[in-house]
Amino acid sequence: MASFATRSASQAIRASRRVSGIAAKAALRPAQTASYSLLARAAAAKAAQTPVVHGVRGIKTLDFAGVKETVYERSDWPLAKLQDYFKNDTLALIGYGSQGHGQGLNARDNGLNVIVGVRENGESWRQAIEDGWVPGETLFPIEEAINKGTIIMNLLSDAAQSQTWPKIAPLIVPGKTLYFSHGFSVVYKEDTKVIPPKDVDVILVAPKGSGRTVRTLFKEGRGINSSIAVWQDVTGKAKEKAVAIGVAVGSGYMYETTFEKEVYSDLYGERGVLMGGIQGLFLAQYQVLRKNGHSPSEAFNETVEEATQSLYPLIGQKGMDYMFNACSTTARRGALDWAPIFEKANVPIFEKLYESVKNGTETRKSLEYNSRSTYRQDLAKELAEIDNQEIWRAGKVVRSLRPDYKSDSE
Ligand SMILES: NC(=O)C1=CN([C@@H]2O[C@H](COP(=O)(O)OP(=O)(O)OC[C@H]3O[C@@H](n4cnc5c(N)ncnc54)[C@H](OP(=O)(O)O)[C@@H]3O)[C@@H](O)[C@H]2O)C=CC1
Ligand SMILES: CC[C@](O)(C(C)=O)C(=O)O
Ligand SMILES: [Mg+2]
Ligand SMILES: [Mg+2]
Repeated sequence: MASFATRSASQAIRASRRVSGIAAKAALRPAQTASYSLLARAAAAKAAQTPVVHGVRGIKTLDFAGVKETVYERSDWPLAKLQDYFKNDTLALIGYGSQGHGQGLNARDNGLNVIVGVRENGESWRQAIEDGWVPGETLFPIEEAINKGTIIMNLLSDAAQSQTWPKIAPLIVPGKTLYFSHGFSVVYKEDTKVIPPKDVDVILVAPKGSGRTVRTLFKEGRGINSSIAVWQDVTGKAKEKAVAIGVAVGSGYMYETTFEKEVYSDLYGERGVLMGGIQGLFLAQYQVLRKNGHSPSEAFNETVEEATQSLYPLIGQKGMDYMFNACSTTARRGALDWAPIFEKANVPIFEKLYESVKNGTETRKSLEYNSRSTYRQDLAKELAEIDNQEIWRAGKVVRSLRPDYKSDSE
């Protein structure tokens, strides 16, 4: 079966041929109506922005809006090849949070030799047993799992990676590979003190999504997008290994990055549009609606429900212009006028945020906060405060009115 990128690339090539035909015809017939040539110009401009495949199967260089990047796909790693590649390896997943769960179960379902290492009798230990990991067989205390593993996948919380490093470091001996899903620990080494031994490969696969989605997409036969990076290549095979593990844990395609770029973009994105920014923007819009006398139901529908249930999925499917085109001309006119105003107002905030990530302020806050013994309860308390905001209380009622709502789904 043709892979997603191959299919979309050939569609892009077909579209670009179709468009060149339209553009050529338009050039030959200057007397055509203005609207026809406008259409042709728009189509030609769109084709110029569409990715085109160069290179051979296995490694693909795609043109992302004018910048060429190499990508790696799952379709180049059939299961038999993957299993053969790792036949002498034991993947030791250290930590069983959201990523440990998703990556571990996917690699196990892919037929690889996977074990889990977590604190004995903690919350993760309990969760791992629930997911079918067996104490003494596939579930071990952290140090024991590291000793048994060849690929040590450090999926403890970022703060815990730093706290546990003095105990873990001596166990990362030659022949093992050290793996992360974030650049955090090694990039901010002045703060975390995580300095990998010089004689092992150090690699990264960072799924661009929650560990829960890493699992659900895999089960649906789809795949999460991930980035890969190499910090240290002792064997000359580090990148290949990163790609193979990326496939093993459920990635659909992977793009290349560095540890620095991964951690900067990740900390920035989650504080920005992915989480912090969107909560702030939703809340701001909701508050002004409420101040102007709109009901909670109306304010929530106009802010969150319509966004998540109707418009954002359209952006996900076919891009922003597709979503705009699916809305009224009235909406299109207004949104086109206001988008640059929001952009201008937000750029300084994003500049400030990027700087706060780059200079380590965000890292130090995170380490300080998440190293406290009460970090779980403290986070839970703040999240309960969000849950208790009027907007999200109204949201519960709105969701309960969805025809497909099931009472146990909240
Ligand atoms: N969450 C996500 O979807 C994503 C996460 N990542 C990265 O993946 C890595 C793992 O993140 P995530 O899965 O969210 O895990 P969490 O941040 O939720 O960490 C959970 C794990 O850390 C363990 N842990 C916490 N404190 C300690 C400690 N002091 N000693 C020993 N173990 C401890 C917990 O064990 P216990 O239950 O025993 O406390 C648990 O197994 C991080 O580097 C993160 O940045 C990357 C992409 C997305
Ligand atoms: C957006 C949050 C995230 O970076 C992620 C799911 O990718 C995280 O750290 O959990
Ligand atoms: Mg993150
Ligand atoms: Mg992320």
